[in-house]
Amino acid sequence: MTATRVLVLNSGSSSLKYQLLDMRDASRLALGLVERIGEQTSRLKHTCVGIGETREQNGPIADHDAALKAVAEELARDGIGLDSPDLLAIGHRVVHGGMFFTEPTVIDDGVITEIERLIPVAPLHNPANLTGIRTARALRPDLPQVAVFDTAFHTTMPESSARYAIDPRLADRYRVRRYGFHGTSHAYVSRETARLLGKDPAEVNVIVLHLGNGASASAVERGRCVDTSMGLTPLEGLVMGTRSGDLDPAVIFHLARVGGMSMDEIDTLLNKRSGLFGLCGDNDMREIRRRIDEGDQEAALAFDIYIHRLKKYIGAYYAVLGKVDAIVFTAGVGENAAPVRRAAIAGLEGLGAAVDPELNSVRGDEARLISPASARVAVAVVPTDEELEIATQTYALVGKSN
Ligand SMILES: Nc1ncnc2c1ncn2[C@@H]1O[C@H](COP(=O)(O)OP(=O)(O)O)[C@@H](O)[C@H]1O
Ligand SMILES: CC(=O)OP(=O)(O)O
Ligand SMILES: [Mg+2]
Repeated sequence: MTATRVLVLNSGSSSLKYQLLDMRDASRLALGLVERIGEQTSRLKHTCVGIGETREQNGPIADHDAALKAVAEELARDGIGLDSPDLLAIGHRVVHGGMFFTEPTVIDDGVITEIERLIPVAPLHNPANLTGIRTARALRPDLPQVAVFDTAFHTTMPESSARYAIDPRLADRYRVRRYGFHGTSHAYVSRETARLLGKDPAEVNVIVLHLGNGASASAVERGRCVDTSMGLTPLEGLVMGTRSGDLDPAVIFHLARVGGMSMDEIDTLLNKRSGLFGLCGDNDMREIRRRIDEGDQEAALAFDIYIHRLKKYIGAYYAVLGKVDAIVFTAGVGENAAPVRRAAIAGLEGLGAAVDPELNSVRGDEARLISPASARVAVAVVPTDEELEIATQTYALVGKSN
């Protein structure tokens, strides 16, 4: 019998999302999420689709190694464990692939060394991705493990958007350039948006707004990324859950020279204690909306700053693309927070985009238009599925030879 199952691991800084898929029809056999890894209040939520059962485990899960072992136990309980002969490969989300990795790649020791080398430019993500890879390899050393890189989709960016305005020799020596992240999501969502519009991806220009805990925007021209808001690291660009996004680089010199802060302290401040959290003490958009509804001014200002930045990127990408067919919202905030979508598009009627309040208030898992039929530029909600995209790319790479 030919093995056709792919297990996908999407390790975030403090979470592990996973799906087990049968690639004959891309159906999900199981899926789940381990949250708050490293805290006392970790939670594992596992669903076995076949049995139609969801189980939850609460209690401390120390690290990504323990998280993956707990997931492996849950899968084994459902009779679809990692020891199954039906398992063909394990696909891993790897956030930073640098200049070197532009395609999905079968992982060997050399690939691991390269992902390790990139830790300084993805300190919140690559270490977690590596732990997932190492644990999965230890559990099934015989299986192909495939890395799918967040940076890969953005390698089509022209030099005019990928380069910073610094000495190119210095930039090349230290590999300083704009790489961009969430590429697997931007690729999947821009393609699904074309499908929603009934067009070929090569016919449409799309602005994708991936708004999760980390957030990024991209300008996709005829299926190819031409600009994105994240840069050398996932810190640049939009206001995020805990990251500041864009700021004048001189803020860093000022905090060091005048504020007496060390580089590590500033790094932690900008990556982990800024963004929505830094502005109002909450990084979850649900909580921020609840506080705004109660009249909280601090939360309202945080929301306004978040929206203002988002609008600036939408405007910038209109100019970059020249012609825009669709603006699309995705990821946790983009898919669920109607007030964010309404506020980000408000006032863009002159640019052809508008949101229909009734369509915007519809909740659901389906890709859908939220603009009135008369709008020149479609506005859409398209749920992302990084795991499906990683499974598809993994299967395309190793399924052929099986
Ligand atoms: N119903 C909702 N309304 C508003 N925001 C939501 C809702 N559900 C989730 N979110 C937001 O989505 C974020 C998580 O998004 P997600 O794409 O899963 O992020 P990540 O992959 O970075 O963990 C949460 O922090 C929260 O702000
Ligand atoms: C690259 C990045 O920011 O990823 P995430 O949103 O999963 O933190
Ligand atoms: Mg994410």
